[in-house]
Parts: sequence; structure tokens; C-alpha cells
Amino acid sequence: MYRAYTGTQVRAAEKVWLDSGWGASLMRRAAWGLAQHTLVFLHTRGRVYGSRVLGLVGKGNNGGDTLWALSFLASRGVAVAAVAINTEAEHLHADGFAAFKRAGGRVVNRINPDTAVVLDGVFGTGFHGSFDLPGYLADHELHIPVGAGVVACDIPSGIDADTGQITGTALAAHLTVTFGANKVGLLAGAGGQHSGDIHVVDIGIQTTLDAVEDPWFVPMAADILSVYQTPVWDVHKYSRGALSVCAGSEQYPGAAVLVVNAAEATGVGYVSLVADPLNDTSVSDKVLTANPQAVVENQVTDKATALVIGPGLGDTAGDKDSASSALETALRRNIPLLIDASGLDMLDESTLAQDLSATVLTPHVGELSRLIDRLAPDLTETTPVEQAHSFAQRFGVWMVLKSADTYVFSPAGRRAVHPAKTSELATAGTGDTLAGILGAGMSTLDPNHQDFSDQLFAVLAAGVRLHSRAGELAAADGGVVVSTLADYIRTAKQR
Ligand SMILES: NC(=O)C1=CN([C@@H]2O[C@H](COP(=O)(O)OP(=O)(O)OC[C@H]3O[C@@H](n4cnc5c(N)ncnc54)[C@H](O)[C@@H]3O)[C@@H](O)[C@H]2O)[C@@H](O)CC1
Repeated sequence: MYRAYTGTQVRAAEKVWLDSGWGASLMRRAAWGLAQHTLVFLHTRGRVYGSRVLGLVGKGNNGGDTLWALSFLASRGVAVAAVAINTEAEHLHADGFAAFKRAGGRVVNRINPDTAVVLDGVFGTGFHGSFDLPGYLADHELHIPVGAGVVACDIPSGIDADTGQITGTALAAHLTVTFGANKVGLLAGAGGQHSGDIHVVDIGIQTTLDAVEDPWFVPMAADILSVYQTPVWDVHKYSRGALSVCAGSEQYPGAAVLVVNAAEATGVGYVSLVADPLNDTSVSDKVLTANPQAVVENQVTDKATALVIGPGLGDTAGDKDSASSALETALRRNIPLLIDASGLDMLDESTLAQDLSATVLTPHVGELSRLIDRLAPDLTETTPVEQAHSFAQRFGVWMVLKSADTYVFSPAGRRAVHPAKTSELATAGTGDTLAGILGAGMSTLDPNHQDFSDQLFAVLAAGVRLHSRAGELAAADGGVVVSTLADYIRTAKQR
């Protein structure tokens, strides 16, 4: 996993250096990095010498970076110009503007149609509230040529660097050159859809960022390998994880099939479906047809090392009794427990008062909202991401929030974000698949291990990445069909 930071955290880290007189150096390093990446970008799109680059420049330090970068580009034979946005030229960053003019830069109020690259340097991490940059450009007849590339300085203007929210509108960048570290606003929410390729420029504040106690973590492909790889040779079926699954009903038998298929594809030693075969075989027949190796048991047995409960559960009295007993057993035995979908409706004050340090809730945004209405109506946070973070800490429970992006929150407030990679996973049944993947990973953990919390965090974040990677592979292969997603899990584990 790599670390990403909120804009606020990066600004705080920068301040340490600014207060000791390093401001000008930091800006020059940032601008140098922006210029170098812009040169490479120009090169891939055609020529550098004689090409035109125009800066959209605001009055703050983000504009200052951009003006300095334009001055560096001019020294490589690029024709540079700038438009002052939402301010007058005399209010632009003084040193940056002086360097820009020394380099032969011109302030203009039209965009030359031959412009190859537009640098977006209107707002950076100092942005707050709302701004409509595309609207501003249209109002001032500043038309970005159709073929021009857009390179954002630090962050596309108008994105909240803490959250990725865009309250107004923003220009979508082909490339964002960001400073110090990757920012959550470039990865999450709408911000993630506007930042294009991201390049991080080291401006010399790394030691300060390393000391930040609550960064965000972002899972990578390498985490799938390290967490979900096939174990060493001296294992047996139970030590590889024995997952109990309490899912499916006469009405929704497919949910249980999807959970079990995904768990098997992820790699688990033993899967047991909790069902009463004497009562109703509609679920167990389907699970056994798809997975003959699965076992049907009428309770969570002592062999189980984790339980997934909730997907597709029915609402008959028998279904509810069986699910309550499974939930109670898992909590009493303190095995890792994943509660999804209708299982979330089983939570009440008394469940939430128990030790939930090995329990993971996996709501989507609608389910989270219902959970909060029912069990924490006094939460003051307003966005689902903040609410899930707060809910996890209040009740000492793990949360995996499923939205376009997926978020992981630990009871101690540790947090990970997996940015949306494909919208193809927004389809019924993918949540059941995720539950199966995470359940398989959780079944290998021992809640009494001293590193359990770190291990569970890694299992959840890497599992979310694995699920997404499977979706990406399926999408590239013609589209996600949930019943075959498990096949792509196997492939995703190997790459
Ligand atoms: N000072 C330094 O040494 C460094 C600065 N850096 C750059 O500085 C940027 C941050 O610079 P600033 O703090 O000057 O802030 P910005 O350049 O992001 O914003 C500039 C101005 O816009 C105003 N503003 C904010 N929201 C607005 C809105 N909705 N409508 C209209 N005006 C609005 C702010 O009040 C501020 O005066 C970073 O993103 C980065 O590009 C980095 O290069 C690192 C080093």
C-alpha cells in the first residue's frame, strides 16, 4: 500500500518548511517537476521546441508554481503565455510572474488555437468552496483547443484536496503533476475522475510527511500478491482457513453461490454453508452444484475460522433463527466476522455493545444510511465517507464502505481508499463476491495474534483491490457477468 494525504495534511507539512524559510526552494522544486513532466508530455504528443504552452494562472502559490514552470519551459524553446484567472495580472505571484516575464512570457486574454498544452494553475490545495472554471473560461471566450492537453499543477482547480469533492466544475486533466505526495483529492470521488495520470514530484518534505500519524492508505496490485498468495507448503485444509457462510434463502439462493464461488476462487481450505438441509434445500442444492467440495452444516461449527453472514438472507422465522444463532456463535467465539447486506439489519444496540474488533461491516451507501438512522442518528458527519469513519470508531467495528470508490476504516481510525477503476462492478451480486473474497482472507487470521489489526487492514484493503482487479479484467474481456467473476479472481491473483 502506498500513503496518500489530505490537502490539509500536505499543507501542514509544507508549513513546517515554509516557516523555516524554505518556501522559495519548495516552489522552485515543484515548478521544475511540473516543467519536466510537461516536457515529456509535449514530447509524446509531438514536438517540444516551438510548441505553445498556456498557463491558466490564479493569484496564489499554485499560480506561482505554474508561472515558474512556464519560465523553465521557455528556456527549452517553448512559446509560453498566461491568462490571469479570476484576478488581475498585477496580483499574480510576484516572483513567479517576474520569472515568467524575464523568460519572455506574455499575458494574454485569448487562447491561441495552436496551443499544445494548457497548464491548470488556478487553484491548488488552498481552494475551498465552489468555482466553475469551465464556465469562467466560456464566459471570457477562452476556448481550449480541442486537441490540447491539460496538465494540472498539483491538483485540478476546483477539487477539494481533502475529499475529491467538486462542488462547482473542474477541467479534466490528462496529467496531474502533484507535489510532495499523492493527495486523496486526486484519487477519491469526482477528483479521481478528473486527475488523469498522476505524477508525484518530491519537493523535499518527505520526512515531515512520514511523521503524519493518520495518512490514507491505497492498496496496489502488489498487495494482492503479498496477502492473497497461496500459502507455504506445510498447510492443511483447515489451517488455510475454514470459512462458514450464512447466506442465501429460497428467495435469493444465488447470493450464497456467489459468496462461496468467490471464497473458493480466492483460496480457502474449507467452506461450510450454514443451512438446515432437512428444511429447505433450495440454497444448498445450488451451492453444492457449483461447488461440490462445499459442506452443508446446520450451524457454525468449532472448525470455522471466520463467518460471512448476510447476503441474500431470507425473512422467514427459520431463516432468522438460524442467522441469529450463527451471528451469536461467531461473536462468542471471537472469530473474524463479516456482516453484509440483510445481515446488517440484524445489528442492534446490544450487538454493537460487544467486542467487535474482529467484525467487519460492509454496507453500501444506502445500507450505511439506514444503519445510521437506526443506530447512530446523532452522528454529525454529513458525507457517507465521514459517517463510516466515525461509525467505525464509535462502535469499535471495521467498516468497508462500498460506493464508486471503496473505503476501509478500522476501529482505531486507520483508513484506506480504493479509487473506482471500472463502473462495471456496479451491478447486482458484486457485493456478494466481495464478501466471499474478504471472508476467505479473514478466515486465515487469528484475532489473538498481536498483529491481527494490521493483518485485517491488509486483508480488507488488498481484498478490495483484488475484487476491483477481477472486475477490470472481466470488463476488458467483454464485460462483467457476475456469475463468472470468480474466474477473473483467479487470474487477478496471479498478475
Ligand atoms: N508555498 C510553497 O512553498 C509551496 C506551494 N505549493 C503550491 O501552492 C499551492 C497552494 O497555494 P495557496 O495556499 O496560495 O492556494 P491556492 O493557490 O490553491 O489558492 C489561491 C487563492 O485562491 C483563493 N480561493 C480559494 N478558493 C476560492 C474560490 N472558491 N473562489 C475564489 N478564490 C478562491 C484562496 O483564498 C487563495 O487566495 C499548492 O497547491 C501548490 O501548488 C507547492 O508548490 C509547494 C510549495
